[in-house]
Amino acid sequence: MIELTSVTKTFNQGRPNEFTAVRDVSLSIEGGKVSVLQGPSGSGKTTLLSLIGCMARPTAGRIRLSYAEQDQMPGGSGFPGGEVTSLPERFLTAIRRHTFGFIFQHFHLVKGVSALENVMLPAYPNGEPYGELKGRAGELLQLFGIAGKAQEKVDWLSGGEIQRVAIARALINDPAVIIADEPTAHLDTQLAEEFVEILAGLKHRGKTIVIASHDPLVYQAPVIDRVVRIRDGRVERQ
Ligand SMILES: Nc1ncnc2c1ncn2[C@@H]1O[C@H](COP(=O)(O)OP(=O)(O)OP(=O)(O)O)[C@@H](O)[C@H]1O
Repeated sequence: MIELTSVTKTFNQGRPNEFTAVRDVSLSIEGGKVSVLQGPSGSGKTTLLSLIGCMARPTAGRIRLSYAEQDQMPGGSGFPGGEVTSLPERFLTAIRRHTFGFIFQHFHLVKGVSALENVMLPAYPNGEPYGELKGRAGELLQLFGIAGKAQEKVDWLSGGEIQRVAIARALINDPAVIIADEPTAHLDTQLAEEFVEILAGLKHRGKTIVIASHDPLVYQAPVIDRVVRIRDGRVERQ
């Protein structure tokens, strides 16, 4: 469903500090599967994830998205599938919002705001009636067993609760693809194992999942369909 062809990403092009973080990567991410990008620190995993998730544009190469039938025009982005590389920013923003749910390394929840509001945030631009959105956000918190914390400010939540709020937030727009960057880096073993269980549940619901991780608890888990090894910005082994 996501196809990268000879994708390169160079930062600070033409300047003395020019740096190519991703080099000539061709990769197909299959729908409904869990793929892990594994590699040492600085190998280009986060950069590659940001390209896959349409958060950054490649310097060279092409990225194509195609949707399974049930994900056609997901959530109303209006994009029927095709090459995204040179689409104007406003289209990319819509595709990003409706196709991808992001789980960041430090989870990036908004402090001073309740768990429920944090989950609702990525859906505000869709203009859905507040009551309906609140209901959906509440259901997601319930799914992850933290409905009781819905009104708590995230500042006071435990690590595991924060993790679950972040996962619920990634799911609020019912994206076809979940992208997670080192999701277990700040979790103890038990929470990391719980994260892997949640992954299995998401895969069961038909989500496509792409994770950057160098945590063996993640990349060696039975739920993982494919490990893509990255080194020096290139695909070393699949
Ligand atoms: N915006 C940027 N400008 C310049 N260089 C960058 C930028 N973003 C990333 N880089 C460089 O690209 C390389 C790859 O970074 P990236 O974050 O993709 O690696 P990573 O494999 O995810 O690392 P980690 O596991 O430590 O998160 C690094 O050397 C980094 O310094």
